[in-house]
Amino acid sequence: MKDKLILALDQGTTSSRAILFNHSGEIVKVSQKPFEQIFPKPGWVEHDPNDIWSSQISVAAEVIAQHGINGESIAAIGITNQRETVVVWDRETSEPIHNAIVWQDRRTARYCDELKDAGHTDMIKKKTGLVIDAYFSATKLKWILDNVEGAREKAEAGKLCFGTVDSWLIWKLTRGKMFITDVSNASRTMLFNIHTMAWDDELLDLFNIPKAMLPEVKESSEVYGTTATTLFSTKIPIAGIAGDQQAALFGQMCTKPGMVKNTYGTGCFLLMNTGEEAVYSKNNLLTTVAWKINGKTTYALEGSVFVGGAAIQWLRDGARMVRTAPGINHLAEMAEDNGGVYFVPALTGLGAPYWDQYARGAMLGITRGTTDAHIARATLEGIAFQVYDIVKAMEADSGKKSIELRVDGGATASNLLMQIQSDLFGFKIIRPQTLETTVMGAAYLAGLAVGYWDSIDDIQSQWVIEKEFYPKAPQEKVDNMLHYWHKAVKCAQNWIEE
Ligand SMILES: Nc1ncnc2c1ncn2[C@@H]1O[C@H](COP(=O)(O)OP(=O)(O)O)[C@@H](O)[C@H]1O
Ligand SMILES: O=P(O)(O)OC[C@H](O)CO
Repeated sequence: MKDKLILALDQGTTSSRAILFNHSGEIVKVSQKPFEQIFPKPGWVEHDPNDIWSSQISVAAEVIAQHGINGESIAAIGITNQRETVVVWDRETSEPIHNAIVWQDRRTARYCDELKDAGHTDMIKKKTGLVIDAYFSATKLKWILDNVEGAREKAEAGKLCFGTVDSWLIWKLTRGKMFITDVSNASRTMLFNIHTMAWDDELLDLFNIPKAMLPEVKESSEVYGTTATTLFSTKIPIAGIAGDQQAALFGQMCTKPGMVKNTYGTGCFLLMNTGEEAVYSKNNLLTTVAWKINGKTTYALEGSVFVGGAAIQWLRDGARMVRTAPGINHLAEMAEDNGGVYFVPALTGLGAPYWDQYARGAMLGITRGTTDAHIARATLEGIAFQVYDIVKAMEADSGKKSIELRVDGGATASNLLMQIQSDLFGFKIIRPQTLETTVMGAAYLAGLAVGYWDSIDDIQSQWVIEKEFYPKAPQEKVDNMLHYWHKAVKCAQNWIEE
């Protein structure tokens, strides 16, 4: 078994990836495919679920073929995914009844206000650990049931399935045999009680969601079943599932209470392992399920930033100031500092700790002397400032000063971003050798379930530091930047009045 490989699938917001890992936790082969982002209206973000599936299955097939192996060489499959995104499909035909509504989508913001006005905030927070925001699945699912003709009747008759992306992929991988999710994904729906660890009837009533359309909730590391024979010409065990941020926490080996990681992907997500205790934040962070393994639930505190690397993508695709994402670094390095420019990348509102659904992007401090280099630098800083605000909220909650941060995700490839981040914090940033910790977490969860790895201790040593970044900027300069950043955030807040 140990000479086999683990196949981990990472269905991210902007691309689908498949990676083969060996027993030493090394990446053997990677295949990645971006897919279309659909923006039907300002503030709306959708994906075609068939695109999600076809990109994911094609990279899985490709990575196996390119490595010159077949399904027999795969010990297990682990799945990790963009969270909260809602897919609803027909149980009989497996056809989606609407595009997937993506976690970044803001269409249900007004309904969320109504929920707050009706006094549901405390009940929802207590049961789910979440704040009321369009980010989570429940209001998006309700929107589909309310807006797709005939959907509610079909859902009530048990003819529709709702799933986060993990459920959708597993449904397709098993040709409709398995309709499941795991606790980490379920905890992001706003329909799941993180204390009873079950779908919650009061929440289902509130959002008017028929129970018949919900998947069975499983642990994060167990053999759930196997892939359909037709896909890889053999049955491969599916043995690990986790939402991508929880998977990254696991992949970073933040397996003990108090350990923290931050992922810089499309968004930025900072998670602290809080062990068996569901800790509640007084500073607008989320309480969430990290994973459940062998009957033991581990919780986390989370700060979610909606636009992280996506700000760089906007600079590339929207503003067309750079041709590639890595190109931002070269451009930003041409400026010594931000030249007084501050960019609040609230392109889809602000997440933690502000939770402002009506904030929008703001660029301030522009003068005749402002160049594209200043804007590039302000973009990197805008990502780092948002993460700074979350670390401060977490410190206020825990009463402890942070001393280091483990990082991962595509945008950590930017040394400049990492240096800016360390300067703002005043402490060290640790970048591990494998930046693919999300997908590594999924591989570990699957490998542990099938006995490919014996225990967490068995894999602990596979986490290796690649580079550390230490603060260099004078405190006075940092304080001044933070002052202007917070002034800029105020301008971006509560912008939309529709
Ligand atoms: N060299 C780089 N410098 C800065 N940002 C980068 C670089 N390479 C990729 N990125 C950013 O990383 C993000 C992709 O990270 P990834 O972890 O793959 O995201 P996701 O899983 O959300 O799709 C993109 O938003 C992109 O802008
Ligand atoms: O696709 P990512 O890596 O940006 O992650 C998205 C998150 O899961 C949203 O909560």
